[in-house]
Amino acid sequence: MILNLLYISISGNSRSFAKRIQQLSEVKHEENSDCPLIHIKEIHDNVKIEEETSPYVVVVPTYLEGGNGLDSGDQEIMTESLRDYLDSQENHQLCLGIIGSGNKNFAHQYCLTAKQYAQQFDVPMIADFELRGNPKEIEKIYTILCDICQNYEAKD
Ligand SMILES: Cc1cc2nc3c(=O)[nH]c(=O)nc-3n(C[C@H](O)[C@H](O)[C@H](O)COP(=O)(O)O)c2cc1C
Repeated sequence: MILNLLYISISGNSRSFAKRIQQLSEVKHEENSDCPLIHIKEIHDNVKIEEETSPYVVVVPTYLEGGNGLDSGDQEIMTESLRDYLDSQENHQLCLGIIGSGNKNFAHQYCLTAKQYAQQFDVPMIADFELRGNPKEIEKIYTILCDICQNYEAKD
């Protein structure tokens, strides 16, 4: 199976994660063709919104203005084009999961945007990683994506 991974990246961390998990998927797929290949697609302000026709997962970092992640409001900044993309053309219906990139120094706001996407689009949050993600996190998240693909194919 091919699983698409859509991401947005402001400072390069999510892009680096996406490229490395794609590379890992190529190695794993070569060893065992049951392992899914990950195809990546970057979303940014100038990307034309297309209708997604294959299942995919999303990687979103958190950038917020104001608030504390608990009881005072917070405003998503810089990543809104990905939210708009999911919101358009019923795109979120083929989204199988949200992965957050964040920084644990932000405490309660850690990966808050990923949590908010999961809630808004009624899609599970399947993983999180700090900054670019280390090799162990990438391996672990690839295993999660393998399980998701297996479940998806079993349902079909
Ligand atoms: C201005 C600013 C605000 C941020 N706010 C948060 C936050 O509220 N929660 C969080 O988990 N990470 C926060 N981060 C960390 C980023 O989400 C993290 O560095 C992420 O890996 C960036 O991904 P990117 O390089 O793909 O854009 C913030 C970073 C910056 C520069």
